[in-house]
Amino acid sequence: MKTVYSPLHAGHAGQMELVTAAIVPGFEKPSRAEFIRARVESEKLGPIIGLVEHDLAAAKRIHKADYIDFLPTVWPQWTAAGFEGSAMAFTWPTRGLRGDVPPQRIDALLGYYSFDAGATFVEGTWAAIKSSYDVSLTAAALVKGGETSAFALCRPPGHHAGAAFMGGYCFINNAAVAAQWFLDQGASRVSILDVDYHHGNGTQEIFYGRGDVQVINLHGDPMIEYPFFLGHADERGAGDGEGFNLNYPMPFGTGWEAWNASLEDACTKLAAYAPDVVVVSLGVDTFEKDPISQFKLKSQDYPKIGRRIARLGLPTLFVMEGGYAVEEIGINAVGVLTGFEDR
Ligand SMILES: NCCCNCCCCCS
Ligand SMILES: [Zn+2]
Repeated sequence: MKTVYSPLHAGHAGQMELVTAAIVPGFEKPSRAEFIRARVESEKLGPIIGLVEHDLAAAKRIHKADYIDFLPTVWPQWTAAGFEGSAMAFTWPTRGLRGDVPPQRIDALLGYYSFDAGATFVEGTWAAIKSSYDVSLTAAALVKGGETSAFALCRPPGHHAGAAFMGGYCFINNAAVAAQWFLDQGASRVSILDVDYHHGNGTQEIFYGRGDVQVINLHGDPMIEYPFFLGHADERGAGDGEGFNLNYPMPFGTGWEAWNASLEDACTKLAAYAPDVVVVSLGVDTFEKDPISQFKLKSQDYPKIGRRIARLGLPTLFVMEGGYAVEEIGINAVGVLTGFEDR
């Protein structure tokens, strides 16, 4: 399996994030991608290739243009305003407030275009976002070109980014961009299987009204886990999308047996949808030692996930999402990929 990777991710470093009652160094750090890349090499998964640059047209197929055009302006506006530290929102236009954009205040604009304080910028963040987007499209082209599978080693991740909002370390929804690109290249149906611990609220929001992209999420129950405000089992899609959004919320402490039962049902529903291609939002924060998550999967479980997905017998694009146990992220993420290849 080929991996697409860019060193440009490393410019997104040192950003702070707001967690419950504290501002802390971001968990979404450069070493995550480096541990994964090292494991791709040590496991001899296959060639590691660089990105092909794209314009932002494919991003604007699923994100609002004004949102995408805002992203590269954040750091220049933040510094021009004389602000220090990470560019971070602290005020959001919630219920009962106006939804129009305050053009002069970068701190207000950040709130307008985000759902939490978890997508923060430093000087190199935009270059990293753009490289992650290019990595996803470059890997998608490998699958379109006939590869059974490919691995988009994306950083920053994307599944919490919606049509016009960032959050949860996510800015451009790399998996959603790839899914739309496959459709624009002639696919009729695409399934996105999101195995990250956190519900891919952004991906769901983007495709909720559509029947040409099936969105399946296995995740921590939003009644008790971030991102809280989307991801319940009764969210099944709307309009043309009715029945094409499937959520499998699970409780704290979920281990392999229960998690795999959800995966099995999800794969049955995916096979019934009969997509032309599968995009896997590959988060491995389901791991028992993940610092911000509450599932109990073990490293030996990840190859089983890959093997099950391979049994679908469909072209598959793996897009890296979350996973914050940095020492083991490579073992677990690449474990899915070697399992997919049944090695
Ligand atoms: N205390 C939980 C804070 C969650 N902060 C954002 C997590 C984003 C995960 C992306 S996969
Ligand atoms: Zn996650």
